[in-house]
Amino acid sequence: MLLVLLFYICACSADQEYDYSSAVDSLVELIPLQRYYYGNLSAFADKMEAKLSTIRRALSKMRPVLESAETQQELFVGNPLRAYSLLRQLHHDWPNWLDFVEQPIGAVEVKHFRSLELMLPNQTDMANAVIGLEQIRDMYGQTERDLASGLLHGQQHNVQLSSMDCWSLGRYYFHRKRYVVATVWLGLAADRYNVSKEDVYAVQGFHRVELCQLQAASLMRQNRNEDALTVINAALEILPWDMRLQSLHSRLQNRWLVRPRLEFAEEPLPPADDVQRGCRGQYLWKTKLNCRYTWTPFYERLKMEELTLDPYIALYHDVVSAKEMTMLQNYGRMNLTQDAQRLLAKHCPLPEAIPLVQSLHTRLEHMTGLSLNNSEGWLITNYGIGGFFGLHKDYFDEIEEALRGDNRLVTIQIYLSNVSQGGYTVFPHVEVAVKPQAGAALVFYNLLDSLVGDSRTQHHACPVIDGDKWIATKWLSAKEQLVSKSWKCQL
Ligand SMILES: O=C(O)CCC(=O)C(=O)O
Ligand SMILES: [Fe+2]
Repeated sequence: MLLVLLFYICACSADQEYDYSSAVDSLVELIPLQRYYYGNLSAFADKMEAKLSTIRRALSKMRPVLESAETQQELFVGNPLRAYSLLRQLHHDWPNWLDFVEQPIGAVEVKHFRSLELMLPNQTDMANAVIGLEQIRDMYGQTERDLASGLLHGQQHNVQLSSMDCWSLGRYYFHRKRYVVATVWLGLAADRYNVSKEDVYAVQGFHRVELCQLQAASLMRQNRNEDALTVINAALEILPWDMRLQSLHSRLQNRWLVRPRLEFAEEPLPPADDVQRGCRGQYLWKTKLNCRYTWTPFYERLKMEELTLDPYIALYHDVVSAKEMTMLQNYGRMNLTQDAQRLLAKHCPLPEAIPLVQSLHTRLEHMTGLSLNNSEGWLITNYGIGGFFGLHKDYFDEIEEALRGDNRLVTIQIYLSNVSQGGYTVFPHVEVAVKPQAGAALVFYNLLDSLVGDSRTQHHACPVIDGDKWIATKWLSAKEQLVSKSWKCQL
């Protein structure tokens, strides 16, 4: 098992930059790493246990002999057999035991741990994960306490952040001088602190005294000296002799004399803006629009939902089959790279020559009545923790259009997966929110009749709360439609 994993790991080049947080597809790679970490640590523990059990068995044999020797010393060594055995043990066994205890335990496991260090998530992964959590917190109006207790946008998830997770978030914000949020996370770390786990915490460099010190420091930076003193007093009750706490206590008392307490009140959450309302599913239902079936040569029956008529936004259901979605995702899996525009997403272009793409083109041309020729290639995207795409337009403004000699008349965005929670595509100016539905194609017109960009089509991809969001996107050429006029009935 270990060999297989080592092979898998060595197959990746040593200087490769790992980037896990920005796509669920990359986060999956952490699971074999965690499995290896577990296996290696337990192999180490087995060896330690085996060594311990050898020592304990030897000790249990030695103890009764030593006890009888202690009580009747002359009588004991007066017996030649006992005397011989005693001589032998001290002459021969002692140095052998010394060798045995000096032998390092689990040298192989230690080597394995080291060999994987290059593959571990780095600071950027941690920072991106924090950005993802912040996106979820702000977009869905959560508090840090909600996140810590697994309550995400009204849904209780079967997961909690541990004291160490909260401590790590608290330290992250403290070092970035964001003391208000640091204080909240450190407070949560203190609430979740479990004394019975202190030995494990210590391995991770997590100590109660340091937690209290950081909590106090973070409060002091906000001039909340009285609260800092309360934290330190509580800590001193548990650890009265700790010098660091004592010195902080006296510093705080002096500081308290010179700086009066500022009133502190937690800021209420700001009211939701238009994007946030969309992501939270709070737009009003549009009563005049409907869902209808259309017929095309390719589909017997195609379910089409109009989302707004002006600008025109429609959702076609079941355009791509489950098998095709898997094929497209698998292609993406092998080729995803970091997305320059989206921090928490990876993407890759899809070659037009693939038969599946050709068949998709015919289908979409029948479906939309538009030509897919001469348009930009397909792009497959996979989002990561809290993966989102800020408010943007798909069309080019005047200067960009002049440079490119074309514009993007229509966007076709196919959802290649369902998303358990979050990840809507929202158009805040026209209050349209689209929940990702595997196989459905979102089609919207980016340009006005004058062929100028329609700013009402600006859209935002909401942070994914839970699940794996995959999409395939294509932008159709405006020039091509004018030339081919394919949407006109050719009578
Ligand atoms: O992920 C989404 O829902 C929207 C993506 C998008 O707007 C884009 O790729 O241009
Ligand atoms: Fe877009």
